[in-house]
Amino acid sequence: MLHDGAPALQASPTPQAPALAPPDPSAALSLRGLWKRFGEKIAVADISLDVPSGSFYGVVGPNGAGKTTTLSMATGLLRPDFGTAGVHGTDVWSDPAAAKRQLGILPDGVRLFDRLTGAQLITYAGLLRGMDRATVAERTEDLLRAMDLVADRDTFVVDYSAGMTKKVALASAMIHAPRVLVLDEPFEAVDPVSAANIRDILHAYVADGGTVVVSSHVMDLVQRMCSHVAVVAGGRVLAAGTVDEVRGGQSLEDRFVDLVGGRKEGEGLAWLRSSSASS
Ligand SMILES: Nc1ncnc2c1ncn2[C@@H]1O[C@H](COP(=O)(O)OP(=O)(O)OP(=O)(O)O)[C@@H](O)[C@H]1O
Repeated sequence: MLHDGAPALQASPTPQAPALAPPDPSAALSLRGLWKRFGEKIAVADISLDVPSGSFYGVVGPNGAGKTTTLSMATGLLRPDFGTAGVHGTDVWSDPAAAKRQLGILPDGVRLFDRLTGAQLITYAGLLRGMDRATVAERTEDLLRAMDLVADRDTFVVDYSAGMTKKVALASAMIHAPRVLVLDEPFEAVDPVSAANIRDILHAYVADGGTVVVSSHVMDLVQRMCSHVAVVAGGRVLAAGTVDEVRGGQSLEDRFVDLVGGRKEGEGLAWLRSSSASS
């Protein structure tokens, strides 16, 4: 589907391109033929993916692979040049309100209302979702406890550390009990104990029928935590499936390096070594 106002792409889908399978309404997320260009840079080039309902889905790829751009288009934060995104059968771009009701999103690098305290921010997220005050108050307390933020509930978010900010943003994404959580780098800067607590929360959520999509650079974590994975590089999907299918007997990290390439064997910063030897 061509969206209104989409600029013409130089490397656009050709008339010979094979017809895309229709979106899968049974999937938690169903992406078809997503493209996004920023100026001359094609950030996402024809990404199609189905995230099965009830899966814990990792999206991995090198820096600049197009992960954030893809997840932003999948969740209604960024309009694709081409392509469609569906959440449990609801098109994100033709019915954004219905799609977003089902989504909890932890975006990467989007500013929060950080002049609120942690407790206020989570409360605000719940009220914005149209929830009643009593439920919001109850869930805010539960989330502050789960994220180990009780002692800092009345601290302004602007004064939170990077990890605390990540946790309060995650709590805000969960308060309306969405069917699908899309989390961009949820463990970045989070301490190991908090990360383990968050993993437990996410596993319990999946066990109860929710779907989690996480982007991450930490292959070991994705291999241990996720049921499915997509490897993205250069704006394309290089491999996708269950973690065992994708890694094919190797560690996910080794498979990732095989797929993506880019190891710089024997190359080094010779001037850096000579500098330390001479000092
Ligand atoms: N708003 C923007 N304007 C211009 N270029 C952009 C913009 N957003 C992303 N890009 C470019 O698109 C490409 C994909 O970026 P994206 O942030 O999606 O990658 P990523 O896989 O999430 O990377 P990382 O792992 O480093 O966070 C990069 O080359 C990036 O420079």
